[in-house]
Amino acid sequence: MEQAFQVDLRGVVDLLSRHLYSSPRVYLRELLQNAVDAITARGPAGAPGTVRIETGGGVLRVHDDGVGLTEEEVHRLLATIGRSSKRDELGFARHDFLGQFGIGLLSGFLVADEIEVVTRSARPGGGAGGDTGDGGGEPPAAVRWRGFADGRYTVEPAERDAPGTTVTLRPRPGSAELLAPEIVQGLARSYGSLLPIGLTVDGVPVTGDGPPWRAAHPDPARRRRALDAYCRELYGFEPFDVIDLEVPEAGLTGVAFVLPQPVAPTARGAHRVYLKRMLLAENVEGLLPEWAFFVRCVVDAGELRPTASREALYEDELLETTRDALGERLRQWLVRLAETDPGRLRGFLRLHQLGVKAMALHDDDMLRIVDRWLEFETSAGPMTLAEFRRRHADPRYVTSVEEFRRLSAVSGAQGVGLVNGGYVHDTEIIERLAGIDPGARLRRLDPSELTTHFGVLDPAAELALRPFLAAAQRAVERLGCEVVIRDFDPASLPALYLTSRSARHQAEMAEAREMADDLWSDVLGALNGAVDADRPQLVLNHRNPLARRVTSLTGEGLIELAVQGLYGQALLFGQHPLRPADTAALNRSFLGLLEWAMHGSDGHEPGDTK
Ligand SMILES: Nc1ncnc2c1ncn2[C@@H]1O[C@H](COP(=O)(O)OP(=O)(O)OP(=O)(O)O)[C@@H](O)[C@H]1O
Repeated sequence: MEQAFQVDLRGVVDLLSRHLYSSPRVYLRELLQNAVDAITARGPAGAPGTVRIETGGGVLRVHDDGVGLTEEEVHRLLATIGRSSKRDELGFARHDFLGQFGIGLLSGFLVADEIEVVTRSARPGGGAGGDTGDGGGEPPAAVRWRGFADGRYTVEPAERDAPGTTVTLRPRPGSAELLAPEIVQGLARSYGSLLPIGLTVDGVPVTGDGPPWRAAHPDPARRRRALDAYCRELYGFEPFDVIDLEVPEAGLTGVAFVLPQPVAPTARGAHRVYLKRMLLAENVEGLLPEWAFFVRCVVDAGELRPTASREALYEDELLETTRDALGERLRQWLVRLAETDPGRLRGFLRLHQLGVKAMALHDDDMLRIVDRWLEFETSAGPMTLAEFRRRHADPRYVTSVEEFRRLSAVSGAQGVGLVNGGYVHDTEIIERLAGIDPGARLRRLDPSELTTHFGVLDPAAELALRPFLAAAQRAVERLGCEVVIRDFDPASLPALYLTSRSARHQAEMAEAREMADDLWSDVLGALNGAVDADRPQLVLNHRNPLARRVTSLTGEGLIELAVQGLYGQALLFGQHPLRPADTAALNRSFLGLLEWAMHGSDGHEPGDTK
């Protein structure tokens, strides 16, 4: 035996209010939307197309001069949950309508226990599908439908002359304020101010000239001023620029306002979206590609679909193509700006460079813009990469800010141009450059190669320093580094600690081996053998007075203390991590020198020739 489902309306309403809609305020949106759809269904030949909302007397009434319903339709459409006249025979949402799910009217139960609909069909023959239009015969009689939150409904004859519908809500105790005049005014304005119909609340017009970006203006400057004012009113900022948006497949038009202040790239871009001129929501996500965080948009789309809650866009293929098209539009705007107004482009980049860099990771045009216009930190000061390549024959980059700080002065002084690739995206951008232009290749700096640019001492000086060098080497032997003496700028730097990349790798391996268990320790040990055994270097600068003074010491003990002091200083200056052995050496050096100063033979070292 076949049975029909029974529906407990209270359960459904509870579901809607708790899980579908974010707020009971949506009741007004749903009523407004039904009224607009009814006007659309009646067509332009019908009445003027007006919706009047009335508050007062403790009730809310929404009057429309739309298509209305016959008694049969009332039973079929109003009293059947999930049934909608706005779908075609195959169940697809009909293009012209805002509604489609057949549940919107139920949202009235979020604020009222009873919904009353008095309606008279505009179609003489009746039938929502029977497109007989107005005129030609008497319209069917008016009916009153009353639906109750407990699931009952009644239908009876009613008095009404003109075709159309009036929906009445009597707030349930506790919901009265949601139906108060000022709230209703605000909601109607927010949802409906761009609608292409005449909408009034208590006689006050809500709709005006439609979307501001489509309004006619005598010239572009005045249009821009009007849109700036619109942006201030909506978002409270003066836009850096206004970009017109259009995606015909999605029936989309609108504007993107470029933010005048930087925003975190992680901030979710939220946009004001209208569907068929009715507000979907003020903070719709997913309309633009993620990188486009530097704009706030207002758009109206005829073809994009809402989710059932009607507070977000339904993620489908059309939304995806729309997102791509909007991204492309923003990209073109930037490329054009670069071509026509470099000064403004620079201003834009100063604000939103993180977003632009993120774009450059995937987009060659953006990469070229970054190369040409965005300043990077370099050993010759802030400069674009293109400019930097012009000035330096074989420029290098490093991948961390610390490394840059450590090496830029030394490297720059040797004529080896260095770019800081340590900030977000910078290394990837630098490495991607060669992909679009082989001439734009930058090599990664291996710090150990810097010594090849340092000046060597003349053979006589070198020979004279041999005993010192041997003692100095003994002083840092246990710390695992090699001492060399070179002549380099900046002269203010007494000593430089340089680790080649392989030396750094080796140090990390050694540390890992100490921490690892036996098996791993063996594996790591075997790997380690495969790596070049070049050690970090402590390069003493012969141009520096302190270093020079130290190289002139002769006593083994004093040399040890002084060289370990220079070693510690070089580590600290280069912001290298200090191992316990390094800290110990530094302390020992201080203490030893102190001892020497207090108790050493009259402040002179035996054999000190100076
Ligand atoms: N003001 C109105 N004038 C004429 N018909 C209406 C009116 N309000 C509702 N209806 C009819 O009742 C049906 C159900 O309305 P309801 O709001 O529940 O769903 P819907 O608008 O079809 O879809 P959605 O759930 O997406 O809003 C509509 O399809 C429409 O045929």
